[in-house]
Amino acid sequence: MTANAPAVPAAPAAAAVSLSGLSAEYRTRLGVTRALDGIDLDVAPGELLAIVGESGSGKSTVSAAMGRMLPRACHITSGSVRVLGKDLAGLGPEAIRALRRESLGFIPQDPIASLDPTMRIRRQLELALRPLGRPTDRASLAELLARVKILEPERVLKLYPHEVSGGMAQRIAIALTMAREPEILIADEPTASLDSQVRDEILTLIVDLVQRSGTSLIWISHDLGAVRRWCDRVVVMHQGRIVEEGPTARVLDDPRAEYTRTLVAAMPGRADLAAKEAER
Ligand SMILES: Nc1ncnc2c1ncn2[C@@H]1O[C@H](COP(=O)(O)OP(=O)(O)OP(=O)(O)O)[C@@H](O)[C@H]1O
Ligand code: NI
Repeated sequence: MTANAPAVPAAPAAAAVSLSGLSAEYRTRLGVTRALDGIDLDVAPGELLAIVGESGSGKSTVSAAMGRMLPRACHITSGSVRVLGKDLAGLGPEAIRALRRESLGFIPQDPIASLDPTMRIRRQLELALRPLGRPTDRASLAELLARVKILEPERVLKLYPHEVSGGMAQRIAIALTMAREPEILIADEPTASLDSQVRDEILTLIVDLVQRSGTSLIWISHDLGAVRRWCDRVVVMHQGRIVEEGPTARVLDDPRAEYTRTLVAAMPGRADLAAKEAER
């Protein structure tokens, strides 16, 4: 401590999500797979955080643990998960459901599958908004769709999920999620099922919405170019561990871990190419 440091340091802002020493494994008939191995991670309120790493490194497991949405086969073996200061291990099923409903948003990988195929979009929006005490008249629903940049909201309200494109379905799923005003949004490869042209529009939309509402975004991505463009901080995972984390530009331009170097060199949407593009 230096001489002029304050006697009582300012308390750090409470983390939106805080993982401490989190380890988890999958137990199946085929054996035991260690998926997370001592993960320490704090996500600040309003932060845009990317989690990157090769397939099987544990990214989805980490993000699912944040909402205790782990598959049945997955067991937390040690460590803790805190969401908005609450230790999930101390919450019963009803309290977990309430926390998910009130504070956490998930953006699906496959948006069309996340909608009910038997119901028109309008009906699904009504059913989602009514318990929140939100207006569900046609004009309000159209306005909700307009906010996610759907151009003909009145027309779209009348459609069934199979009649909308993947990009449109993702906009609808985002509208449904953001209508609950979550403090924390978790997006596990939200554009994996979409065409590259639509991908950019959807990511721009997500970032715009979270920035406006001060929501923390935890975004799992394989696209380092997109990560560079939008995220404050990157976490690099490898074999269930965080091998490197830091401000996006620092990690991608000056990677310290050998593994990050390999990743930056090999991944599609190479960060160095994206940087050149940004200069043009
Ligand atoms: N349902 C499951 N049953 C058994 N093992 C699983 C299951 N889901 C994941 N695993 C294993 O846990 C480890 C971490 O998987 P996880 O899905 O978290 O990785 P990921 O980084 O999200 O990969 P990807 O980029 O392919 O989505 C891997 O070894 C994986 O094989
Ligand atoms: Ni995954």
